[in-house]
Amino acid sequence: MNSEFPENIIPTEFIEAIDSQDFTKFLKQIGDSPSPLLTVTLPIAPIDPLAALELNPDYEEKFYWDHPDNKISISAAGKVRELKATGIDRFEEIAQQTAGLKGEIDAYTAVRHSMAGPLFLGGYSFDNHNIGRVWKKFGAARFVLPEWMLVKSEDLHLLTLTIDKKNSKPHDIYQQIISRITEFIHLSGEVLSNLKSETTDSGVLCTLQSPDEHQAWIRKVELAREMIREKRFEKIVLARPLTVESKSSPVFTHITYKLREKYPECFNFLVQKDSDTAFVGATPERLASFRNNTFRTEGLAGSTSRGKSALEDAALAQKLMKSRKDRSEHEFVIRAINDNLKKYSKRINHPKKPEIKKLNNVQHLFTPISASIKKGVQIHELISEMHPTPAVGGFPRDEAVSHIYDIEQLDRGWYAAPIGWFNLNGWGEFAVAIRSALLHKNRAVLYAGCGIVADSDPEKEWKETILKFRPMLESLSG
Ligand SMILES: C=C(O[C@@H]1C=C(C(=O)O)C=C[C@H]1O)C(=O)O
Repeated sequence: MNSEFPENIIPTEFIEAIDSQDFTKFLKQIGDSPSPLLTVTLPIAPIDPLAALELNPDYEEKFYWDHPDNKISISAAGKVRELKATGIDRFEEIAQQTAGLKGEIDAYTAVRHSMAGPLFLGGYSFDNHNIGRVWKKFGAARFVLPEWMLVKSEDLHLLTLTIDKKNSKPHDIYQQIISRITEFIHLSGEVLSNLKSETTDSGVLCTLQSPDEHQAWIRKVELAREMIREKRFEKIVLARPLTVESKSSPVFTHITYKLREKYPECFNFLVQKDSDTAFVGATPERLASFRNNTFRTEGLAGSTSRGKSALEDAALAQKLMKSRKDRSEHEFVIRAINDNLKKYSKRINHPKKPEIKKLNNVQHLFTPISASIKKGVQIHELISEMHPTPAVGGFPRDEAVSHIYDIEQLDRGWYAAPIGWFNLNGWGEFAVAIRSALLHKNRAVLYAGCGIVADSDPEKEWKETILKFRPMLESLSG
């Protein structure tokens, strides 16, 4: 006898949405509209969006995003359209391409919710151009309108399907919608048959680092300090890569799962470009959240380790709070963000003193910032103004950033750059893609950096990068 508790075959959320008169009317009118694209958003039975991605392993393009503390997660796969741009105007170009697409999409949504409807998922590169070999596939700006997307926002679960009508007959489009919806109706029923997951152990990690890496870093930090003494700039952020190899290729979604479990206070992201290549990370740094003219960002700069006891941890936090060097590193970020937002907002709100943000591996000085933005502004405009903040670039921005490559000799690609999603209204959310790695088959390039000011100690900064590599190293190793 089957001892399992019986469940409804079709979740009630679906039945109501599919049976509604509005949806029937929308389907009947498919043939009347000249728009080449169609999106349908329906509520679905609860399923972890990351699990849904794992139940659909065959897609080349995949995207995952979450902020468990903010109770939001998004998974998506497939590509119906992509937006690409390069150069200094790439933010504006992406906004323009989106405006162009807006008129090409017929969107149906069964629920009124800010996360309902199509989203574009992707990111920008750190530099204006991104032509480096390893990062070439990602481009200088690239966003995908996926075939399907699951959004979990608090207790609401939404499915958005996008269909390219491609001159198909209305009946064929209708069939396509119904068969895709049916696939997702059965998705949560498939979860149980995956009780025993395949092993995620991709073998012991081996580090490919040249023996003079440490010395080279010390020299680079000393050079940066010299330039600061010469008053070329006041702060610069230097990063370094760490390449590791495992025996076999890891499953990208398993890495994301491990990051999410350990760093729920972070934005966990996965941008899989093809079955061999992905960019993953767990970043604590919000660049921009924008909805209804309300803008949220933050200053995150100034770091120390976590303690081995509660008392040591508190002492480290106090020392960080009192550190003149760390407070000045932080202050540059707050000053620049205030300056950058001035033309968009009359009121920029933030506490006078930073707080402490504690992560599993490090603690940071942190200042939450909010602003109400004047009408007609889109998220791309705001992030083009903000990126790179002195948390990942330097201060003054242009003077510092123009020296980063000369000193680092590193193709940053999408590291430390805006990553996230946006909708057709120009609302969205972007994080700064730090604590991240570019994965290709069994090789991973990890990135970590730190802010250098006049009195930075090169040895301490080296140790800070080691702490910052930890989330990615741990999630990659077995
Ligand atoms: C550049 C990184 O982190 C940034 C630099 C920090 C610092 O210098 O204290 C702190 C947080 C981030 O803004 C990184 O993690 O790679």
